[in-house]
Amino acid sequence: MATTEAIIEARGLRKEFPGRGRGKPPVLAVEDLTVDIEAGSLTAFLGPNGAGKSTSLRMLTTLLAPSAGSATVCGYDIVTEPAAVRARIGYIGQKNGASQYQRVRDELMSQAAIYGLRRVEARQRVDEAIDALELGEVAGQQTMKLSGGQRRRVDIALGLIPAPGLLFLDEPSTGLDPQSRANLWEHILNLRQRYGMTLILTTHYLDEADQFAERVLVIDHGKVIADNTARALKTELAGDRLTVTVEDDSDSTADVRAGAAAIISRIAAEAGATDDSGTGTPTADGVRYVIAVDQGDRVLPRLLRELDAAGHTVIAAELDRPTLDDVFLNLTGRSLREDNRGADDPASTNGPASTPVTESQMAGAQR
Ligand SMILES: Nc1ncnc2c1ncn2[C@@H]1O[C@H](COP(=O)(O)OP(=O)(O)OP(=O)(O)O)[C@@H](O)[C@H]1O
Repeated sequence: MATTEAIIEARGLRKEFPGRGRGKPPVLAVEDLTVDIEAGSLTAFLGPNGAGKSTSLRMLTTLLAPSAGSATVCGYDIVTEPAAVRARIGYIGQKNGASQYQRVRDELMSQAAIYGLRRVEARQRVDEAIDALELGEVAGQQTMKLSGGQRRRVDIALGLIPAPGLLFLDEPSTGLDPQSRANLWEHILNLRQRYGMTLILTTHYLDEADQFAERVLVIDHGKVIADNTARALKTELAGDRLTVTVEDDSDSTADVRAGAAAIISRIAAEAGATDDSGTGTPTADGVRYVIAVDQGDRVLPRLLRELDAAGHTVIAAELDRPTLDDVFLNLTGRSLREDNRGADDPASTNGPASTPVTESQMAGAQR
């Protein structure tokens, strides 16, 4: 998806890790990341565990040197100009690097010091971050005493201290309960509105990508297998599903079936359905037909009208909108839900706390 104002331009980024253990084959974590990301957008990298999402982010943030390919971030090359990239981005990783004992405000002030901010400016940024993430009530508490959701908000506040125009969040909500996730998302969206930031995040939660991201990159086995808005992905790769049950109210069941089937088949074909829409399945009180079409909300009323006009009684009608899981299923033959089963450790409802990576940490992490 080419854009005119790309803040990220990646071409053929690839990362291969040596096998873990003797005789183990190398792991191709990212095969080919080729993508342009528009300034000011909110993009989600969606994929199962091990798909290569974190590795992609870590290359773009200069934490990992790519095995091949190239990318510019904020106009700077990730390999030859990593310091210029780091100076313009924030990164909230999955691993915890924050002090558990520091109080929230002190932690944020330390972060400001790391970035070389003068005291007055530091205080101003810290106050703003506390305000943006609604951390006022816990600003005097030690990080270790906070809930998982609060801690994650502190992580994001830490990421805001250098006032980056581009913020990377690696699985910001993993492990949080649904309410904390919703609350965290409110804050993420608020940040975007407030600062006009570009946000790139990874998630394996389908609903999050669906609801909040403007653009979803579906990643599987190190490759981007789909890239569009959630709505377009669902329309193009899954389609709506209409289920209509027609009453079997005639002695001549075959006639009724044939008449209704013909109408349904014709409307389905006109609406662009390609499956075998004319085959009905007998139920206890009628015959059920299922068709997959685009814009099911528009097709359904017409279907009902025509069936009614032809003397058929419709007992039930349902419109099922596809989910991103249907998209993933259509693309891979697997369910993302199944792939992620057990991924969230219920024992760690606090989630993996993390902290933005400082320059020295980044330098140390480069491989
Ligand atoms: N340092 C490493 N050494 C060897 N293999 C690695 C390393 N880091 C990641 N991998 C492997 O690369 C693949 C991609 O991992 P990555 O962490 O990028 O996936 P992910 O999509 O972010 O998954 P998750 O949702 O679990 O974080 C996996 O097979 C993983 O085991």
